[in-house]
Amino acid sequence: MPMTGWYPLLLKLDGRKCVVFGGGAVAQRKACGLLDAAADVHIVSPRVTPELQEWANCGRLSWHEKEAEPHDMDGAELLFAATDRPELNRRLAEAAAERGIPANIADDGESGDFIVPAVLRRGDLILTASASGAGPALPLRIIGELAERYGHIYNENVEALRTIRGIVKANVADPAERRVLLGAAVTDDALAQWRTAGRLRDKDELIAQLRQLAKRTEGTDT
Ligand SMILES: C[C@@]1(CC(=O)O)C2=NC(=C\c3[nH]c(c(CCC(=O)O)c3CC(=O)O)Cc3[nH]c(c(CC(=O)O)c3CCC(=O)O)/C=C3\N/C(=C\2)[C@@H](CCC(=O)O)[C@]3(C)CC(=O)O)/[C@H]1CCC(=O)O
Ligand SMILES: NC(=O)c1ccc[n+]([C@@H]2O[C@H](COP(=O)([O-])OP(=O)(O)OC[C@H]3O[C@@H](n4cnc5c(N)ncnc54)[C@H](O)[C@@H]3O)[C@@H](O)[C@H]2O)c1
Repeated sequence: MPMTGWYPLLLKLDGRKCVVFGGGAVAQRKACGLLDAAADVHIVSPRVTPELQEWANCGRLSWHEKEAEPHDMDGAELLFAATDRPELNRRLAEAAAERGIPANIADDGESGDFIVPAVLRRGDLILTASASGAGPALPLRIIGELAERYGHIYNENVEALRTIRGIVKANVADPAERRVLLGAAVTDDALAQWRTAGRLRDKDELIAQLRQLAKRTEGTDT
């Protein structure tokens, strides 16, 4: 039966304890995503990949060189059961449920509390794709296409948008007009125009140009 009803969200994990049981390729991938979110990552596994070993050596994460025990997850916000023993993963997820900790189960996504989508990060812009458990191949293809369409320049675009939005919010009182101006600000051409810091500093010029852009867009719509 296909999985349905997953709810997409972005979690704040910086400095929060996340426990990954297992130290293979899957545990490494989950740890990598957690480190991108600045989580406090704990790997519990008798053996780990060379990369995980390296990250432990340089203090990016903690490696507990031992077999999984339920108390390892005490104080954790999220749990990843990614050992190569399905029965152990299931028992760890049960122990997590008893503690109210959401669990991801590597060998049986459907039985877990959450699944992990394929991700593309461009600075603060986060694009994700998921097939709700049907597997990563299609989401990965789509993320590859998005990576080409939304190149590294988008790191700066999000920065520009953050600044523009701050200026518009502070200087335009009417919410309907704000929406129109911010809509005009996010075309590729407009973002390219605003990326230079000099322009963004001049609030009046920024608002005037956005009004002009919005009018032009309105003109092409009709
Ligand atoms: C996106 C990504 C995120 C990540 O893991 O961070 C992800 N899987 C990735 C890779 C990958 N996974 C698998 C292969 C081998 C090739 C293949 O089989 O296709 C590869 C490729 C590789 O390893 O290179 C096999 C596999 N995956 C799952 C099972 C068990 C099951 O089906 O329940 C099995 C069979 C295991 C077995 O045979 O024993 C389960 C899940 N995998 C998911 C996510 C979740 C929802 C996916 C969705 O949206 O539908 C879900 C449900 C749970 C979860 O893990 O959260 C990441 C790519 C990111 C990247 O590389 O950037
Ligand atoms: N969700 C996904 O994206 C995905 C992708 C591929 C495979 N899988 C599934 O995930 C499982 C793990 O895959 P992998 O490639 O990382 O496997 P792997 O064999 O490379 O790693 C398994 C890890 O589990 C550790 N382990 C074994 N017993 C343990 C214990 N008692 N306590 C703690 N750690 C223990 C091992 O030391 C090893 O580091 C596979 O069995 C497969 O079913 C999931």
